[in-house]
Amino acid sequence: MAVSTPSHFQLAQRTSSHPRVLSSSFLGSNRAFLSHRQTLHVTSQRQICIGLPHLHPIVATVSTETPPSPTVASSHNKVPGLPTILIAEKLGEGGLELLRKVANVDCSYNLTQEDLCAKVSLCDALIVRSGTKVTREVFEASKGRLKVVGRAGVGIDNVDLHAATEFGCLVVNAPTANTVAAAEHGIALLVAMARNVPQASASLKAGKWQRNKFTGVSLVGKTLGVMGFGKVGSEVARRAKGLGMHVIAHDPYASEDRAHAIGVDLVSFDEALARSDFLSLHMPLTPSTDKIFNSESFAKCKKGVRIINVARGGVIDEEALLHALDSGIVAQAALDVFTVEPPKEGNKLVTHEKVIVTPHLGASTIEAQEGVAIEIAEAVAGALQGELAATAVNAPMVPKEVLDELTPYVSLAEKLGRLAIQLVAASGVKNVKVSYSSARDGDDLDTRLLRAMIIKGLIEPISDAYVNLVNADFIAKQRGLKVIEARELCDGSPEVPLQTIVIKIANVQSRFATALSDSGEITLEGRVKERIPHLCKVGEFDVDASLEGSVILTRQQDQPGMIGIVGNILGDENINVNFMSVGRIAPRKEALMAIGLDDEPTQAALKRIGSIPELQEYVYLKL
Ligand SMILES: NC(=O)c1ccc[n+]([C@@H]2O[C@H](COP(=O)([O-])OP(=O)(O)OC[C@H]3O[C@@H](n4cnc5c(N)ncnc54)[C@H](O)[C@@H]3O)[C@@H](O)[C@H]2O)c1
Ligand SMILES: O=C(O)[C@H](O)COP(=O)(O)O
Repeated sequence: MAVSTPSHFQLAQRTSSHPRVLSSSFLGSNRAFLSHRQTLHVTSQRQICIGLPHLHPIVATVSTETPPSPTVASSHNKVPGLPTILIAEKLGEGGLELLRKVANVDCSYNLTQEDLCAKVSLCDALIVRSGTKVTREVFEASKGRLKVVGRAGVGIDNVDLHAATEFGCLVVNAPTANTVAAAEHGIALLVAMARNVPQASASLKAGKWQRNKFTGVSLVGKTLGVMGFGKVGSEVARRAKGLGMHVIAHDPYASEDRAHAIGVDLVSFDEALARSDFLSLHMPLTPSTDKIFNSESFAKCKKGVRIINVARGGVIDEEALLHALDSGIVAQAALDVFTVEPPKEGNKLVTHEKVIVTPHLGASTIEAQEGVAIEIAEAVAGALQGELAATAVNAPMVPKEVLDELTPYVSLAEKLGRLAIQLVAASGVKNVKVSYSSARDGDDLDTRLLRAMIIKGLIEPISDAYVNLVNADFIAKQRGLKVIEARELCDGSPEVPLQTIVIKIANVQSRFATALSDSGEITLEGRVKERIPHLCKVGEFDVDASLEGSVILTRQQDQPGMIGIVGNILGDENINVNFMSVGRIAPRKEALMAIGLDDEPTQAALKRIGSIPELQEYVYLKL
């Protein structure tokens, strides 16, 4: 989708005087190009693609016009030729100062959705926190002018990412600057809840002296379960250890080494619930964590557990929490985040006597807000000038010719990564082996984009991180994930960049045993056929299934009628099937069936499929 771009895209190699012409192999020879703060001077009109290949790449025409010299832009007198940035939520002064040097800055807070849509059509960039919903309507109202949305924080669930990419808008966030603030707020809520501080303070301020009413509980020697051992969770763990607490954590994807380094044991979800006196929630809101704390999980908790949530409201089923509080399963709760923010008037959790609440303050310290403001201002200013931001969440930058050729393989790489990580049943993923078979020799095939997309597929379904070409290796390293690549020269036409991609994950349990190869590794192989990604091997079974929707894999004895039985169940539930493929060792022997779905299967459908007597196992994998 070609879009108009700001009057210039200045790309100047700051470390060398002579400009460098982008070449088709620049991906391979320009690792530095993709690092943050690096730029490259383009000496000719070239098309650079900014966009996820499988999501309407944004084509920016690079011009060689000399960009206007930056001058100070004040909010009341617009400087012609400079981009306009709308700041829709309070941003730290340090960030505002930086932006005013390169753009016209319009700070307009508490806008209605209607006012936002009216203003955004006059803006080149928009900066928000979590309180502004940047919906598809906002992008439609921008009519293609909006080039960058900056999220001054971590969570980006308030921005419609797909709409952003469709409308050619880059989205960047500030993933680290408020981590410590959030951890400190988690600890603050932990202690305030344990000692009934808010209630006691309100009572005394009301003129009462009720020393017996607010007896609390100690923290020392108690067990804290950290649910989600990422940036914030691990910082909370560190601080809780300092309070003399015994800390365990649940995070199927975190590395044991990283946890042990701070004296934390990684345990299963159920074990964390059973053993914890306090539970502190720090996992992102993803399809697999949505309402993960529900009546079933509260029933597994140690009676009288106390819960802190500074992650996302959606990870808790709020009705179930209310019942758990009233029944005494949960003794107290401390909530900074809610499913709907702000919570509706009379929200029963907000008014509950056993619950203390704050209005999403986890990141609200002077220092954190200065940090995210500067981080996001740099990313937005850089992006408006054509630089790559390491915190871009929806777009790497690659030359058009490279992208055109690799597009279907990039989509295959990400989908194989997404399928593989969903097959992991427990324990941290440390090493992932990737092999590319190609008829081209090494120099003629740049696999960096493929590697980044595999990492994207492995990490995004299980975290808040947004992986792109720039930050993929950084994020993988940060999470203790090692991706080892190998190339196999094979027969075939060098016209075709790749024959197959194989992903192997060793030393993990699989949710689908059939995906384990004879070597005991989760093994998936894919190829591209007529520019469509296909799954062609699962474990030791050959299949041929186009990866155009989500997938159900089943294992059964090869026999007539199986396809029909599963197909009928899906049909009964009005779930559209886009392919079915059966791989088998031999007729009437072991068989694996791969079923592609256009629609997400209902729990009822999955339960009915799981109850088919002939089925030995099955798994649903969301793409
Ligand atoms: N209240 C606030 O103001 C505030 C401030 C900062 C962050 N946050 C939120 O806190 C959350 C964590 O932030 P972060 O920066 O630590 O993110 P992160 O990506 O660094 O860490 C998230 C961790 O959760 C783990 N995880 C994913 N699925 C899981 C599951 N099913 N069970 C257990 N663990 C799982 C991931 O492996 C990862 O290690 C995010 O939702 C973020 O938006 C809130
Ligand atoms: O995801 C985040 O960064 C936090 O929830 C903070 O959100 P805020 O910027 O609205 O405080």
